[in-house]
Amino acid sequence: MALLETSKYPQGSVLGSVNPDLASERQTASFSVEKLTALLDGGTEQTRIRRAVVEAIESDPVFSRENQYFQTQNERYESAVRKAVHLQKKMHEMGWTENGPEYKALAGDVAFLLHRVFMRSISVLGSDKQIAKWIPLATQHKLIGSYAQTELGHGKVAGKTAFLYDTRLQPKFPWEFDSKLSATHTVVFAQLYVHGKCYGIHPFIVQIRSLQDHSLCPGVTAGDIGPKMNFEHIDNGYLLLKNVHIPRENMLSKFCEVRPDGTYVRQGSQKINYFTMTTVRISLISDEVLTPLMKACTIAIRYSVVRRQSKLKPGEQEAKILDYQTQQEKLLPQLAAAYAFHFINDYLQELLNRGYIEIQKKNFDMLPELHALSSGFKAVITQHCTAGVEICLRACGGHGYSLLSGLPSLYTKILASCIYEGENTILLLQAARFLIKCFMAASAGQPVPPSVTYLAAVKHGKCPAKNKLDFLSPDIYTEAYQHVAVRLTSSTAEKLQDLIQSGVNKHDAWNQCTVQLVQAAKAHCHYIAVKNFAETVEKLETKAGIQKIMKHLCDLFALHGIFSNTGAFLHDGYTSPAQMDMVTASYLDLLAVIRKDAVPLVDAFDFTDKTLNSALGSYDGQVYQRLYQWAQKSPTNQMSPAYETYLKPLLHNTLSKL
Ligand SMILES: CCCCCCCCCCCCCCCC(=O)SCCNC(=O)CCNC(=O)[C@H](O)C(C)(C)COP(=O)(O)OP(=O)(O)OC[C@H]1O[C@@H](n2cnc3c(N)ncnc32)[C@H](O)[C@@H]1OP(=O)(O)O
Ligand SMILES: Cc1cc2nc3c(=O)[nH]c(=O)nc-3n(C[C@H](O)[C@H](O)[C@H](O)COP(=O)(O)OP(=O)(O)OC[C@H]3O[C@@H](n4cnc5c(N)ncnc54)[C@H](O)[C@@H]3O)c2cc1C
Repeated sequence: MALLETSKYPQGSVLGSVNPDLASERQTASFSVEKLTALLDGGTEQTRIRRAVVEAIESDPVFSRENQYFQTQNERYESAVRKAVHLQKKMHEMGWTENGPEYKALAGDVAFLLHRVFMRSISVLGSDKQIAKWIPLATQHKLIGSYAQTELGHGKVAGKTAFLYDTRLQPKFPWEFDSKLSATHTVVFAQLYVHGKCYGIHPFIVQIRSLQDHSLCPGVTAGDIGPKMNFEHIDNGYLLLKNVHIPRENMLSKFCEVRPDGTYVRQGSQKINYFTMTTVRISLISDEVLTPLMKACTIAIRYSVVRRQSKLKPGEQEAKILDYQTQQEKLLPQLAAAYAFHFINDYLQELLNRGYIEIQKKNFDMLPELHALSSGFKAVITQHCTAGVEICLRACGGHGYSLLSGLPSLYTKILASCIYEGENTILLLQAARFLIKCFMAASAGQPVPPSVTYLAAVKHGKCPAKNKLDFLSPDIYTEAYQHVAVRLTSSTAEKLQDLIQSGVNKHDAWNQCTVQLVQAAKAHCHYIAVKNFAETVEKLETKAGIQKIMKHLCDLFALHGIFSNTGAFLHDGYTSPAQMDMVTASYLDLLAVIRKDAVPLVDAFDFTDKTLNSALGSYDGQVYQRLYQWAQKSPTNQMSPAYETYLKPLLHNTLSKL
């Protein structure tokens, strides 16, 4: 680590002024940062509200993140609970609502994360009566909810847990947030049995602790699952239920119900019971996945214009590391991906809103498409963003590895998003299952949902690009992506059919195709993300230079995907090796163009220094003295008992021999 460099900047001498290396980057912005921020927020009024919330939260000492990096697991948990309880008070005072921007401002800091998923389950799967009973209690925190779905030996959906109508409940051992100490209630996903007949998975509200003294209810065993990679502030717990009785009314029954005489009634699709997962998979993208990538890009890009290493040309001063093409190639595609996924998130939210309106009217037609897109994109975005945060961390060298950079905790936290709410491979296979069905239907001339109509249009042409500039045409690259998605889906569907026709059992045949199915699902999502980005750019205003810079980012996102997956594009000759050289040339040209706006592009994310909580990423770029000052706070600077016990005897022993 190069902390000694702080000697160049006497402690505290320049904090408050902006590092000139960073200041100069802002003077040449080709667009209005403020207007881009408003675009990302969804309007100037939203920006104003978000900033007011951030200001109210950050000026309140209870929400301080100072010393966070030096806290123990118990201190983090206690602080997260304190913040969550205080937030409720503050929300009441300020008139903030559950779905407002305050959770974004506090991302990663408050307890009771799963309380929100508990509430979401009741809102989407509960009857009006259940909503009227439980939601006010939950909103006022008269109970604390959690979400119990995963089983110890089973990560899919409730394999062994069962509720037997009017009889007994079997044990469960899930991973669960907020349950060691906090949760009083949980939504359990379990098989429903009525008079010996299994009706599949259903959600049930189960009280696990007394509301009087917080002791565990009869038949309930719960505890903390032990240390984890991150989420120290959340008490993920295990839960065992044995012979637990719950009232019949506790089965969430907007769509399915057991009547007092044991008659089971269902409206529409049984799969609606999975709907909480669909909504949460989309809801978590913004705060849990995109925000960490945007923060990581902000930290790494600001640092990369402050950090100087080696000389680009002999005789010149040391270069900013962002001036190295390899550094640009690490960071700028991550920045482009952050924007691409921001826009696809808008698309998914809009799809979810539309789908939910229909579902409330008991029209379930959009459910399969919603499931496929939410699953596929949850997997693709979490995977991409996790890799992106790691790239940002490594791009900051040794200082990136310090917790004080903010990057390691962003990484260990975002990594969990590849696993929770459905492990990514499982989700990609769910998306692929939908793709194969739709491909078959489209091939038979049947109608398919809008996002997959392109599967019917199998074209066997060639990429028409003649020179590198042609690859800056959205039509050219979107079509290339579409071609790859269709090819991977159609060839895998053919392989599947061939295997089945040759006598292979259909489950074995499916397993023998899963690697290619995963590729097809990824290609499908990548195609939609590129198409959506290009369409969004098309609709942007040309003013304030925003459309131009967004177009560059869209081109970069698309060409980076081709550049990094050349095999998929070359495979059947749709794109030629000469055209791949054109892609490479355009891609590298774009890096140099976007580099000029890299700092304004991350400034537009509009994170405050307190939100970033990074010694490397602050707005003023005073990296070294902040690192030095923050390091002083480390409790490890106190003399350790290890000195008296081990080092002193060792050193004294050495001394006597000198
Ligand atoms: C709330 C607001 C704030 C939000 C922001 C809060 C912050 C939040 C922060 C992070 C918080 C982390 C919180 C972690 C919380 C957990 O991790 S909770 C545990 C989550 N667990 C999972 O997601 C499990 C993942 N696994 C699965 O979903 C199931 O294994 C699978 C993949 C659906 C398979 O189940 P299965 O019944 O064996 O499925 P399978 O036979 O493959 O499919 C059955 C049919 O159901 C359909 N299907 C499956 N799933 C669905 C679905 N969801 N919809 C529709 N149809 C479906 C299939 O398409 C298939 O249809 P057909 O092709 O037969 O027509
Ligand atoms: C931070 C965190 C918080 C969580 N919070 C909660 C919570 O609040 N409530 C809750 O209920 N759960 C929670 N979970 C659990 C989480 O939902 C599960 O871990 C997740 O769904 C994956 O299931 P699993 O762990 O059983 O993995 P497994 O399903 O055992 O997966 C292990 C490996 O096997 C592979 N695999 C499994 N099945 C297949 C298949 N059919 N085909 C191909 N490959 C397969 C997977 O791809 C993976 O590589 C949490 C997890 C984490 C990390």
